[in-house]
Amino acid sequence: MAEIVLERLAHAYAPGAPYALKPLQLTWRNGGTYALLGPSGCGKSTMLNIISGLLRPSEGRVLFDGRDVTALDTGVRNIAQVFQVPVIYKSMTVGENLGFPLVCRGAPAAKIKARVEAVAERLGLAPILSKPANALTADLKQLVSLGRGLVREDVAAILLDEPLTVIDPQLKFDLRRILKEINEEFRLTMVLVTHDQTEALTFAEEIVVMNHGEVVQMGSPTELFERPETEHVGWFIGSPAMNFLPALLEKDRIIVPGTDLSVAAPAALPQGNLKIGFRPEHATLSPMAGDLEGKVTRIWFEGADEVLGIDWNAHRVKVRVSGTSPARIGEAVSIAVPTNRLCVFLDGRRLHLG
Ligand SMILES: Nc1ncnc2c1ncn2[C@@H]1O[C@H](COP(=O)(O)OP(=O)(O)OP(=O)(O)O)[C@@H](O)[C@H]1O
Repeated sequence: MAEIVLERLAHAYAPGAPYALKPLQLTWRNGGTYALLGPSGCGKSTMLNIISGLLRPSEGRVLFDGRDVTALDTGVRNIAQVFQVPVIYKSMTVGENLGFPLVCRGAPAAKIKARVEAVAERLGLAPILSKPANALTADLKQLVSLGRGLVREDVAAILLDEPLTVIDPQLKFDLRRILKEINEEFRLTMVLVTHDQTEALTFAEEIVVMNHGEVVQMGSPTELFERPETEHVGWFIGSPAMNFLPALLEKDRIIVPGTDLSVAAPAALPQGNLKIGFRPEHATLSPMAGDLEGKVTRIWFEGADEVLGIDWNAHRVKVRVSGTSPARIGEAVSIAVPTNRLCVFLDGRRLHLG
């Protein structure tokens, strides 16, 4: 396993073309689980392919345990990559598919057999080792693809490029659990590419949130939830998304006009588009006059919680209530948000207030 450093890395697909991956600096710890999360086209696969060696970056270096591998081919980087569409060798059995990377490296037959059996046992493939791989369902084929990545003990990292897309929901849940257990057992460095926040939050210790070719924040699920660095992260992480309301500077406070939501302004605040944001989980219905008054226009469920959609001044404010709230559609309600739960954003970036 390896620590992976992306040093002053950037990529444009042609000279003079815009960056598909804007300049970045990242370190991935040996044995850590990471997710690359972002909307379609934000540069996730570009970054993954640069790590695996399928793509040479136009700028910067890739280091594995301090060794510069930027110019090395995939084969010598010892990377296992699992793609969205399962890759299997159609004419081989499940067992032969699993053992193939070891056969290619000339491993002794007894070692191949032992390793294939161990990995098959781990993934629940043991009963079908002698079946033709081509006859399997898409789910099982993807398990075989994953197993081929695990069979080598010397891999530097396992890169998973949306591997769960073809998997049905129940198996997806099982597979995420299996991946976690494998990481705990073997301490493999694992990077999962996904555009699904639930997948990222349940799999990874640290999530790299990307947008428009840029790494906008890297952090634990809690950090991303509690301290989003940009409006994009506040909006992309959490369900429902963070609330954002237009704000302005009045004397020494940043306020949302027409409400009691306000935060002390820092000295010398630059000009720009100000917003106050808060999580639906951090707002409560207030029996007294609260910070903001509006009308309930929608109610829906997120798991066991109820979410109230409250219309205020042409904005929809969401409040997440544990269990069932007494509020009804059409009712006027008042909500309160603790000041320490308010985040201020200036031109899309969070201000770090004292
Ligand atoms: N081979 C290529 N040649 C030119 N541009 C490319 C190439 N591959 C990707 N791009 C562009 O680079 C940008 C990033 O693409 P990339 O595939 O890395 O995004 P992604 O986040 O993985 O998207 P998705 O989730 O849809 O796979 C996009 O604008 C895409 O059109």
